[in-house]
Amino acid sequence: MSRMSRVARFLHRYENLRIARHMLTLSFRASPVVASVNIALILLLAGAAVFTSLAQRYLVDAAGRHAFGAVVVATALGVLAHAGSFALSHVQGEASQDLTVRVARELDHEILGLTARVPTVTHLEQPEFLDRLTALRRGTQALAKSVWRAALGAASLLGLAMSTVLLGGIHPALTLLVAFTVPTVWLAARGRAHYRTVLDARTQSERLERELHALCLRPEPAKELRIAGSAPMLDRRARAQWEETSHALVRARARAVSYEAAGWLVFVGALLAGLAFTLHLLTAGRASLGDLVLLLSLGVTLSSQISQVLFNLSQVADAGHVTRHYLWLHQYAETAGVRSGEGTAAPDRLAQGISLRQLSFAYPGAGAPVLQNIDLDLPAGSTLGLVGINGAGKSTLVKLLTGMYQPTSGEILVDGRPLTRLDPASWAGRCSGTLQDFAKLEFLARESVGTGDLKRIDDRSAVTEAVERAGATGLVEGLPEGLDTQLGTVFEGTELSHGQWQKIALARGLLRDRPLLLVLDEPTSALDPQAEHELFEQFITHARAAALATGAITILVSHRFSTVHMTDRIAVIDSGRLTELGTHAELLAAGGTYAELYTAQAEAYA
Ligand SMILES: Nc1ncnc2c1ncn2[C@@H]1O[C@H](COP(=O)(O)OP(=O)(O)OP(=O)(O)O)[C@@H](O)[C@H]1O
Repeated sequence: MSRMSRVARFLHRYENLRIARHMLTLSFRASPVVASVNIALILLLAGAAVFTSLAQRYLVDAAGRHAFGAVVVATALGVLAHAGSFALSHVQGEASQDLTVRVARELDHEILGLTARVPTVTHLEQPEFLDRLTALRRGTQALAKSVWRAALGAASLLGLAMSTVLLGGIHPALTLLVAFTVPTVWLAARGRAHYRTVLDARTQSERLERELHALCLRPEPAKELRIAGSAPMLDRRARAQWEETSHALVRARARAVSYEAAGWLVFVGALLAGLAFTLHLLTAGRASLGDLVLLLSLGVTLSSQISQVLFNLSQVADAGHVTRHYLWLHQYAETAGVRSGEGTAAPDRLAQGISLRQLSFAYPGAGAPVLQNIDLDLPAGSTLGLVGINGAGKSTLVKLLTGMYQPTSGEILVDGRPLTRLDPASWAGRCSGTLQDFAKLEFLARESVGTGDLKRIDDRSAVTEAVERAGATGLVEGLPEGLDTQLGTVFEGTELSHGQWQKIALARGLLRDRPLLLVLDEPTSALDPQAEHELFEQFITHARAAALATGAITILVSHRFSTVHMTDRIAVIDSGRLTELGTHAELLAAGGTYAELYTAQAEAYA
């Protein structure tokens, strides 16, 4: 093994210890009483099994000596130890489970927090990130219980050590029996490691299967699939994925079991040899009948202790495997650019504006750039219309400006300062508006709007104002309980039409009071023409008010040219390049793409 990989393994082991300490801290934070009781029970259980074996030996020896009183005492102690360990292990199991559930919930929060801390959304579209996240969330229980499994494993090892001392008491050679537990443990660990590798390799397939089933179950895609009659095909695909995964896992499990069985064969062989040896000692008068019973009892105890060690170690190793993903996520969140709470705060108001310098962008994993060498100045307080055919790159540009992605090359300057140096949370907190693929948040209507600016979620008058700006007053008044109506059918609420949902999303996007950047990406795509026209006038009024208050810039993406011409300037994006820029009149006069598209649309409407 190279020096480097030895160092890496050492560090990883050290990290495992750090995580074990973290799990212990979380357990004590969850419940100091249950955690302390759990530790005490584990220590008690460690000695109980060996105590039972000892009581059996005294019982047989006392019977041999016809000492009735000793027989009664040994029997009572044996029964007490056995019953005690049975009851205590039950209580210990419950305590451990209770802590596991609580710590796993804490871990889930931690994982979501780490995921949200990454400033862009790039990771949410990366298969490697999603695979690791799936494996991690699948393994939070294993991680949560790892520290208790390690303690139980250590207790079983302590029990093994005590058994060794007792075996040595019969004859020193019998202590060798314990050495035969090593191949058993080693072979079982190898089998389990193989199983884990196969499980990890199937993570993407597991995600695909889940997604295919979700498509058939979520109301929106399900309707489309039903009309197209394609649900059975998706189900077949999901089933094929599942079968492939389950075959791979069954094969891996079979291999793991055969390894473990081979290990047990070695141990059983050694135990039989030990029994033959003790019989020989008995016939030679060098061992008592009690010794033979003790060996038989220790044989059973040893095999149960090995099972315990194997089970606990395999659980710890499973958790160790999950730890790799946990550390990877930590590392990812640490190194993914400036994090929330760091960097310079966004300015209170824009003085100069936003500038794009030689901005290019390619989605991670996609070869061709979506945006290329864009130079554009957006003066403070201005409005810009963004037009172009489908797939030209308009929404991508909006996402770059709001900080959801970082440019591949070139930069975005906010009042001359690179956007990458601003605190992402602070910048996000000053961007508002609505995206093309808006979310349908099935909360109370006021909450669904209020999530647009969490600090004002309980401010009814601010929410009502935003609803008015989005032209949704009539909609909200028509709801059974107005702003307090539960939206969506999933939680027994009122379902809205697609256009009504878009109005709620718009209200959410218009709630923030002092934005620096207002983006409206196809904000009225689902609305009727009359609502659309009224809304655009509202938008322009809102944009002017924001421009006065903070020098805010408004960007409006739309395929409807009749609305875009209300903006100060219009930019045409064609195959990721900025090809035209000017006022509506200038672009019409220039007779380029804009003029062509505008005329074609106007003629179509006429
Ligand atoms: N998350 C993504 N990952 C990879 N490629 C993407 C992603 N989103 C968009 N693209 C690609 O980027 C290109 C530009 O997409 P974008 O959504 O910016 O276009 P658009 O001009 O807004 O189109 P439309 O008018 O249809 O909304 C498209 O070719 C699309 O395939």
